[in-house]
Amino acid sequence: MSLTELGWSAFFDEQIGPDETGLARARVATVHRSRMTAQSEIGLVKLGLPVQRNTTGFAVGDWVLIEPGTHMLVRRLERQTLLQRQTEGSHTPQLIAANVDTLFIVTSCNEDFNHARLERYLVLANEAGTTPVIVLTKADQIDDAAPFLQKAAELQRALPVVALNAKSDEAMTALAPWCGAGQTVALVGSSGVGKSTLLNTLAAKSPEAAQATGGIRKGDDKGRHTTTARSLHPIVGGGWLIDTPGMRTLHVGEIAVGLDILFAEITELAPQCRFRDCSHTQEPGCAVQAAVAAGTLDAERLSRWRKLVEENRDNTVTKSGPRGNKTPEFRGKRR
Ligand SMILES: Nc1nc2c(ncn2[C@@H]2O[C@H](COP(=O)(O)OP(=O)(O)OP(=O)(O)O)[C@@H](O)[C@H]2O)c(=O)[nH]1
Ligand SMILES: [Zn+2]
Repeated sequence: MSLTELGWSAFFDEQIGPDETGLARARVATVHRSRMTAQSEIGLVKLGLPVQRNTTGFAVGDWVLIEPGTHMLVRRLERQTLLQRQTEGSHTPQLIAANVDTLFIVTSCNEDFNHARLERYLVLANEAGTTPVIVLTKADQIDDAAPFLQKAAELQRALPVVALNAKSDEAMTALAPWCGAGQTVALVGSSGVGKSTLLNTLAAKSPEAAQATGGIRKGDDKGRHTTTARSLHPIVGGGWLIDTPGMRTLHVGEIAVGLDILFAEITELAPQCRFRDCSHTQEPGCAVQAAVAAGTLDAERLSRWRKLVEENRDNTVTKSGPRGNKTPEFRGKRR
């Protein structure tokens, strides 16, 4: 397998020092507490870790330099993108996957579809620099997927949206634009939406190698959380797929650009508000409230925006020094 097929690009090439040209390059495929495997030109290898070194700080999808003979880890290369999430009560974010080009945000054409949850996944993708795609599974179980496609497309500008049957080979064709050689995609979504099913279809797993898929319990549409480990799987016809099990709650924190990209239609109105620091609640001359009144902006979308912005503020440690050092802008100064 060539490095290009594995996702290697000029971005990584530029990081190789003159004394490092003799080292081999490999892409992390699995990460456990004290061991890692990686895909390389000679196939899957077990990485050697220097003594007293654990795997903290490594993510599936990372590129590493290794000793050619022993596969001993030398160093990790800078990432092009990094999917990470805030976990409650911890200041160190959990690494989900690195160097992911596209995030497939999976939901179903049923009551799993939830604006607020999908918006959280979009913030995650936007912040990482990964292109989000909404994948609506179980399209075969309804007469018309159009209303779901419509709702999904409204979540963010220029957002690609695909409806499919995850069990059928058509899923492969529908997702082909993001699954070319050397492309990396990751899968997220709540339990039971069909992530494992999609993985089995895209990676054409034989029944023995297939990831267990949990039948939906009758009565509700919750799956059974059948998936456990995270890893890099080859997609038929090219590309790599990373499944990300166990991501039930997504807290928003330390977000710089992800919210503004998601809520561009709100962010863009803000400069037209009378007050520079308008909270878009009840200030006079608020362009955002005016848009709600005019029917061009959904009030519920605005309230979800507010909730995420506040959550992000609460979960963000100001890095530019103690709060008191910053002169807060006087409310209503500009007029
Ligand atoms: N008809 C139909 N069934 C689907 C589709 N996608 C998934 N299913 C079924 O839905 C159930 C749940 O799918 P899984 O692939 O296990 O879901 P998951 O997202 O991996 O769930 P966890 O492993 O719990 O995170 C299984 O019985 C699948 O066969 C689809 O597009 N159409
Ligand atoms: Zn305003």
